[in-house]
This record gives sequence, C-alpha cells and structure tokens, in this order.
Amino acid sequence: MTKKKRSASSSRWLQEHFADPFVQQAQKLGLRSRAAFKLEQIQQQDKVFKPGMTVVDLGSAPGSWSQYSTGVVGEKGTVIACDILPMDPINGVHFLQGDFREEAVLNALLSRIDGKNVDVVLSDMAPNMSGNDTTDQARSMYLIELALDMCNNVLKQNGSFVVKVFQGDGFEQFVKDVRAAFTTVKIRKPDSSRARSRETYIVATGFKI
Ligand SMILES: C[S@@+](CC[C@H](N)C(=O)[O-])C[C@H]1O[C@@H](n2cnc3c(N)ncnc32)[C@H](O)[C@@H]1O
Repeated sequence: MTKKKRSASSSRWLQEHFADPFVQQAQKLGLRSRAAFKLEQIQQQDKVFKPGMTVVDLGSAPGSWSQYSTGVVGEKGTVIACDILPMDPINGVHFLQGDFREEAVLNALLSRIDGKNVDVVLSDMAPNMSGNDTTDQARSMYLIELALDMCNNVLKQNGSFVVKVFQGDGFEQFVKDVRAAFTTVKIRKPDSSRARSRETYIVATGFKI
C-alpha cells in the first residue's frame, strides 16, 4: 500500500507543534496537552480554584484541564468531566463520555452533581471544524450557550465560569449575557494560546444566581 502524502499545511502544523515550547514542556511534565498552561495562567491571574472545590470540566479530553484542576482542588475537591470523545482515567476525576448537546447526557451529568453545588464550570469545548467559518462559529456559539445554561443549573452563588470563545458572530452578545450573570468578567488571551487563533477565554467570577 502506498503511504498517503501529508499536505503542506499538515506538515507545517506538525513541525510547528513539535517545536512549540509549550508542547515540549507539557510532555516533560506528563500533561496531556499544552492547554493546561492556559488554565494555569488564568488561575495565576484570576484565582478561580481553591482546595476543596467542585469543578465541572466540559470538553475535557484529552484531560489536561482536568489534571490541572484536580491537582489544585486536591483530595477534598471533586472534578466532574465530560467529553464526546473517550478520556483515559485520571485519579480524582469522574468522567462521563457523551455529547453535551444531548439532553440525556446533560441529565446524566446533573445526576452526578448535588444541586447548585458547583464552584467552577469550565468549558474548553470546540466543535470539529468544517472549514466553513459561518457554520463553525454558529456551532461553537451553541456549545458555549449550553455551557452558560449549565452555570444556571449548577453554580453556587459567587461561583466562576471559564469558557473558550471564538471571536466572531455572536461574541459580543455572549459577553453581554455573561456580564448579566456574573459580577466580574475578564477576557483573557493566555500566552500559550496561539496568536493567530481567534480563541479567547472569558473568565467570569461572582455568579449572581
Ligand atoms: C480543545 S479540546 C479540550 C482540551 C482539554 N481542555 C484539555 O485540556 O485536554 C475540545 C474538546 O471539546 C470536545 N467537544 C466538542 N464538542 C463536544 C460536545 N458536543 N460534547 C462534549 N464534548 C465536546 C472535543 O471532543 C474536544 O475533546
């Protein structure tokens, strides 16, 4: 069988990926992805996690945000994670595999959470990109709106929400909706987030209920 030749763009991506200092550092530290450094920087700036907290991690695979959060909340804390893809087990993390857009998956997650008992909702969810900007943006906005609904279902008063949002249609309205629900809202672009990526992170604290 002849090997399929890599496209120029995928070869470039691979070269960039392996030369990336955050990728190298993540491998050295046994982290599942470089995304951990984004959350670490958010924690340094905004102090969203404390030991003993309960965290929900939406779009958790391969697991570096779950690894990072369970490390900070410690044995007395809880991390409940969900992804459409499988995720290898992490000590202290309760993982549910399923599509968060499905009501049955939402209900299964809610059944693992004891009412409005969550301190932090994380969402790093991103849809599979089709290459059509309009479709991709709409799919991504839908996921983050569901994540904001999750906050309304499970967050304690003064809880926090960290969510990846792509700049584009719907961004400004989403920021407004988050501002209505939280007392403080910051828009962050961590150093480890690639400059050319439209991704930003909204860090919202002080959930109003
Ligand atoms: C950028 S990755 C998350 C990386 C993760 N935060 C980490 O640190 O390892 C985005 C994830 O969102 C997940 N995702 C996308 N759509 C989803 C959905 N409808 N339900 C659950 N997970 C979803 C993808 O499967 C993917 O694993």
